[in-house]
Amino acid sequence: MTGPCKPQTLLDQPPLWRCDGFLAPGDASRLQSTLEHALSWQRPSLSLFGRHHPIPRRQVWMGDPEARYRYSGHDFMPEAWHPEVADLAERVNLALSAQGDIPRFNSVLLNRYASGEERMGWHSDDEPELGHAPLIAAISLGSERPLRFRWRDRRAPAFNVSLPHGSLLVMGAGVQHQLQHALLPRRGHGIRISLTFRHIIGQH
Ligand SMILES: O=C(O)CCC(=O)C(=O)O
Ligand SMILES: [Fe+2]
Repeated sequence: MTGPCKPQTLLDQPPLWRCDGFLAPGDASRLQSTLEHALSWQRPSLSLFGRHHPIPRRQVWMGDPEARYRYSGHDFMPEAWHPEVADLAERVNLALSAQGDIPRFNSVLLNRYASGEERMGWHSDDEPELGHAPLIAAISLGSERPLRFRWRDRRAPAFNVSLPHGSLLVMGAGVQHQLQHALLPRRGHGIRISLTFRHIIGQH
């Protein structure tokens, strides 16, 4: 089901690379439609300065039971693994192991953007629960949109990474520390789903 992974280096240091065709187009489309229909996509609100703003996309948080995290005083529990997502996590693990990384993904944030207006603002995935130098792997399904990166110290210009249907993007150690990323609004795009695999350090 998984094609040969020919990694394309986007940055050497910190390591940022992409594998086009990680999922064959037909498999990627089938997975997209399964996820569309099988998951209960949520649009939670975040509070900012005492006001609640619904996030400009939908999401599902999935993983092992111990992969919970605290956010604004709440404990977020992951949903149980959907079998096809668990299977995909296993294949992503294998692909990364072949590249010399030792991932221990125990959770995934699934994002669903209904159109080009839905988006994710500038951020780094650097919550303490993700550890010191997180390794994050993202599968993209559906409409091809660029993920924009910028250096925190502005040492070099910002750049786009296109994320084709079925591709795998890997953000290695140091990417969250040195760069931020965003999925900016873009006209004329259809539905896109991303799955960002992470390792959450359990809270006891
Ligand atoms: O949808 C994307 O590709 C970006 C997702 C992302 O940055 C995240 O889940 O933290
Ligand atoms: Fe992110």
